[in-house]
Amino acid sequence: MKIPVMEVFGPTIQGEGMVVGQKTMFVRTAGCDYKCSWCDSSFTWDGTGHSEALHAEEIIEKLKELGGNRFSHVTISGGNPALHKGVGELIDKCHQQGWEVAIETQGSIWQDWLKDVDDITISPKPPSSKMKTDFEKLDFMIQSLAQSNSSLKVVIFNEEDFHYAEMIHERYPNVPMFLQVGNEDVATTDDANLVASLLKQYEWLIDQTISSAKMNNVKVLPQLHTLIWGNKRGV
Ligand SMILES: C[S@@+](CC[C@H](N)C(=O)[O-])C[C@H]1O[C@@H](n2cnc3c(N)ncnc32)[C@H](O)[C@@H]1O
Ligand SMILES: Nc1nc2[nH]cc(C(=O)O)c2c(=O)[nH]1
Ligand code: SF4
Ligand SMILES: [Mg+2]
Repeated sequence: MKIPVMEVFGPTIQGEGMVVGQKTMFVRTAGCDYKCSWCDSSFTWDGTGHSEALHAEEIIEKLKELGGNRFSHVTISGGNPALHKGVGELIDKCHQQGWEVAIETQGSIWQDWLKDVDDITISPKPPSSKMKTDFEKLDFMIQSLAQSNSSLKVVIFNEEDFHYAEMIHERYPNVPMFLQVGNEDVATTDDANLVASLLKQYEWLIDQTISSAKMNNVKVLPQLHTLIWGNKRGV
């Protein structure tokens, strides 16, 4: 079964969430069932990007061409990779190579192959995204992955988003919770200004967390790759 692939890149480091800092390759699939107002990867769904339908073996070959023997971890992101049944085959083939697999998804679509993933990041979207969380779907996913290595990651731009994250953490208290700084300017090439404002936002998010009695067992992180490379693609 073919998978629509937007880009394959790496080795780089995972800049976000539960395995931040992990050396990894990225496979970015095309298409999303959401349209977040601040999506930093909107080229995967807004028609401005180009995708290629590839078999799992072809993706494995691309990963080897790019990364040689300089990696042992692959992150599948998008768009929403859970749109694609064929990703299951890619996960199996990565495992056959001895590579670990991580996934980034928003929790809106279930696939049985999610249970085979080594590091699962579920990132429900706060009000600033303009998306609405389907809690029936999210409850099912969290419950189905209770025995897996899964985590929640909420991107936060403002106080309303922070309250949404508190509600998510209260609803799923046993799932490791990551709060992530939102990047308000996904187009700028002025890295110095971007980094300065992201660090300010990071400090604000830490202050919010310090003040909240509902957020005692959480981790607060920036997007590390954005601090290093700004809005550059393929890193
Ligand atoms: C591009 S999405 C792809 C995977 C999946 N669609 C999702 O949203 O989880 C990967 C991660 O980037 C985050 N993200 C997207 N735009 C962002 C922005 N402007 N600032 C911070 N994080 C952002 C998403 O919330 C998600 O956790
Ligand atoms: N370095 C790096 N880390 C990331 N973590 C999540 C990413 C994503 O776009 O899903 C991403 C990305 O695009 N680059
Ligand atoms: S769910 Fe993820 S890829 Fe889809 S629009 Fe939102 S941030 Fe972008
Ligand atoms: Mg990204």
